Amino acid sequence: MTEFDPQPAVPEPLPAGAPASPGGPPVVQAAPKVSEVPLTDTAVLSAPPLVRIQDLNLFYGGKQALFDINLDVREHSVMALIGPSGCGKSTLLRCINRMNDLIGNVRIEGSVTVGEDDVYAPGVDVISLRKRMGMVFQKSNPFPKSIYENVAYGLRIQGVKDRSVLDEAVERSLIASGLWNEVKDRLKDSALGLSGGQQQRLCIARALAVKPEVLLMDEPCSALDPLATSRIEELIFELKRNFTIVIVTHNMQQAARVSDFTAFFWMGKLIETGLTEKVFTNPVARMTEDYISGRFG
Ligand SMILES: Nc1ncnc2c1ncn2[C@@H]1O[C@H](COP(=O)(O)OP(=O)(O)OP(=O)(O)O)[C@@H](O)[C@H]1O
Repeated sequence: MTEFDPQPAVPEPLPAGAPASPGGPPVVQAAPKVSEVPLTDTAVLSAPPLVRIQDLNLFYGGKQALFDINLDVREHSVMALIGPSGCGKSTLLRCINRMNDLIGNVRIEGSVTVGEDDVYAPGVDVISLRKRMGMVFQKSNPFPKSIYENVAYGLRIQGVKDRSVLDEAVERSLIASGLWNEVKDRLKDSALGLSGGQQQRLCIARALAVKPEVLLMDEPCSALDPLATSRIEELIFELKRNFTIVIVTHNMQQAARVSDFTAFFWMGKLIETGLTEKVFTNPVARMTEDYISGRFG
């Protein structure tokens, strides 16, 4: 559990002229993007949904944690899940790759599809399913192995032995995670010797090595300093060219900087979803406005 952090990862002034909201302080305006290239281009707006969540209810034992969630994540877009602590963001993220299966006493109703495939269809091969979805956690979790072996790990457990295939995957993934130049001369060194930010990028490289379609990120920057955070944010921007990303974040500025779409949750319910710029500058629900402007959370 992490407290709501309204501060930007790298402090920066909000743009002037944030629109006044009726009867309250101005709504926080979407922060400047990490790149000058327009973040949400028309291709993303017209892309088909890759992940489709329909009428989803989730129960931990007798306690319902998610209520009638309907949410589409478009191909090659970044979807930010925001909302106060305990509203169900991580639970929803874990529904996409069935990680909630690892928690006893969880019951799920409704459907999640990735592409054409029903994630909860009877007889589905969960291991194959999870290969299609990389996951990055709040705290980086490199294995106590070399940098090379960390990245090659997923391929090795798939049975890949060909050294040239492994070498290519390690290099490709480290380039994609922005780490190659920093580690290419010490691939045999322990991953535990990397800085926190480097370890998190290594974990991203490890997730990318098996070529997932979807990258699920659960507060990937919450343990990082502002510089390491901004590198990951830049990386997210690059990665969405090839992957579809769902990110849980408590950091409103981060959601505004990296995502195309935002979904705001409150007590297990999806209150509002839409283009990030719209959700941040002109939300439909009063509750969304109150949350993103820091009035509660
Ligand atoms: N393993 C579990 N067993 C029982 N209840 C759980 C479990 N995991 C989460 N919950 C409950 O489900 C609700 C949603 O929790 P979840 O961790 O998904 O929220 P969150 O929005 O990700 O919170 P945070 O931002 O603090 O990480 C909370 O009430 C939480 O206590």
